[in-house]
Amino acid sequence: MERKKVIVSERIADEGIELLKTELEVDYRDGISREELLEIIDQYDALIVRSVTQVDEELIRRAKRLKIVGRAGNGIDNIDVDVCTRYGVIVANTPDSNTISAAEQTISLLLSSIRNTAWASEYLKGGTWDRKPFRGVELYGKTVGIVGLGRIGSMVATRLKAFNMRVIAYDPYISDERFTRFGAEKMESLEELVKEADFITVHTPRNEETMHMIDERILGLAKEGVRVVNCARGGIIKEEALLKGLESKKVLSAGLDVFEKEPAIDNPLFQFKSVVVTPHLGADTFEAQKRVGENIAEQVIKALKGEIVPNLVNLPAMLKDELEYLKPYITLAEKLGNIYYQMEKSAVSRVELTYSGPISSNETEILTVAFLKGLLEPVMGDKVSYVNARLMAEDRGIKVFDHKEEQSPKRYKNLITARVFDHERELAIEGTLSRARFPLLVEINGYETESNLEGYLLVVENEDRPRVIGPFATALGDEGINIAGMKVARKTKGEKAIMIINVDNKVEEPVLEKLSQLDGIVGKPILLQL
Ligand SMILES: NC(=O)c1ccc[n+]([C@@H]2O[C@H](COP(=O)([O-])OP(=O)(O)OC[C@H]3O[C@@H](n4cnc5c(N)ncnc54)[C@H](O)[C@@H]3O)[C@@H](O)[C@H]2O)c1
Ligand SMILES: O=C(O)[C@H](O)COP(=O)(O)O
Repeated sequence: MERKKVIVSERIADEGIELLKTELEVDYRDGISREELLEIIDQYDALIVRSVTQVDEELIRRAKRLKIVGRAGNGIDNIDVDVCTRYGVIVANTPDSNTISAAEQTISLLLSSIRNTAWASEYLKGGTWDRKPFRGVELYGKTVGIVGLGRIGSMVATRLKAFNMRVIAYDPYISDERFTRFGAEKMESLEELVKEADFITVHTPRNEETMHMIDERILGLAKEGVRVVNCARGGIIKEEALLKGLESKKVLSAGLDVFEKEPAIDNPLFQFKSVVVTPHLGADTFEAQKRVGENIAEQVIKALKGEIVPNLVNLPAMLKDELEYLKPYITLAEKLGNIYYQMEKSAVSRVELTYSGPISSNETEILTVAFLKGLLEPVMGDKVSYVNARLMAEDRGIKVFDHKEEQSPKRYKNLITARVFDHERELAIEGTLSRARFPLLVEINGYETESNLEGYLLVVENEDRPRVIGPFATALGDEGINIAGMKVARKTKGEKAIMIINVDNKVEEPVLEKLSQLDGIVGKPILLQL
């Protein structure tokens, strides 16, 4: 079989490239121009980028085969995630792989800027031994204000506690417990934080809300001689405001790894000796890049095999353990979804999903999108993916409702119940996992069963009387079709009944037609492929 193709448009660790090569054809084009990438992107199933490649609508529109954009790193502000979602392209990143390096770089920038390390080094290498201009300040006993107490902000907090600093933080989106856990005093506003902080370090994502959040007004409220660090994203501290602050000596030093415009060359902030700059090196350690490269390679390989990957940006975030637990239920939901259009040929107007039992305490949105993906696949093929299944359902006018129940209403511990409506009728199906954790159909339109949702499944309606089931099974055998499993069910004795038969091979149309003529068989048997 032809191998799937990935293009890597920026430098990632060799370990990542080697891992990719075990399963994929890899085109490693570090620094490829935008024009060339636009030209050839339609040949690839996956694209791996860092923070430079702009993944926008123009690129995605041309990327006809693209299934996944892998961000070898954390920030995704160079990727238009909404566009990717609309086109069904998965976006995955590696948010935990470079956080330690970014936190350490923050501390490094803080220390080197307040101790004039870079400036003194330059001076001494220039041939002058002089100690007077470089007197710095200590961290000990001072107050650091952390804006954004997420992954990196919290690591910075715990590390600075070891310097005997008072740590205060502003992050309106996290619980009080998180402040306590990381030994940070909670500030109710950014204004409150800057008034108290001797040093300010920012660790938020860059978005509309945070761009220029530290501007002239906020710096105006800060202590005289405040010192700042930005190892998150350029522009969170407005560069123009910082420039003015440095000129007026309101701000005494800055450590900057990121800039409003990158690559940053001739940035006016470079003129200040008290400003230490690095060219976006926060994630650039051997350890972080190895982790990032291997992690993104693993995710891309998985995604191209149709598996769910842990750090999907355009799906709800899940913990690794939660994802592992939910995986077989994701398969179950997808297979249940897959049944409708194989049985009915009329458009769906509404889907109602119920998750009961302990699964309901998890992030069940992934189960809903898996069901919708399975539902739409027979009609939309591989245009539908986990990331756009909800959008596609909406586009087709399907109303989706899902809800959770703590207790399963049946003897099965966990249950997924689906009701799919067209304008007149409904298909009701229910599934769970077998002991071996394989998908099991346990009810269909009120008929109870226990049938493996795997391979070929024949659904046959019949009259509930003797000499119907036996001849049907014999007829299947006469056609060379082996029965792997069979369940019969009825609601009321003597009325209509149902056979659900797992068969080892495909039953062709003429055979289905022939089977429908057998005595006691109602309508044409339906073959499901799952
Ligand atoms: N310099 C580098 O090389 C480098 C490396 C890794 C990450 N980063 C950047 O570091 C930043 C932080 O990354 P992370 O992994 O810690 O992210 P994260 O998502 O774990 O944490 C961000 C925190 O910011 C908070 N936040 C969001 N908006 C806020 C606001 N308006 N005010 C205050 N807090 C707000 C969130 O609640 C969250 O707790 C990101 O911008 C990321 O791109 C840079
Ligand atoms: O967001 C990130 O992961 C960092 O900013 C690193 O970006 P990079 O991969 O371009 O070094």
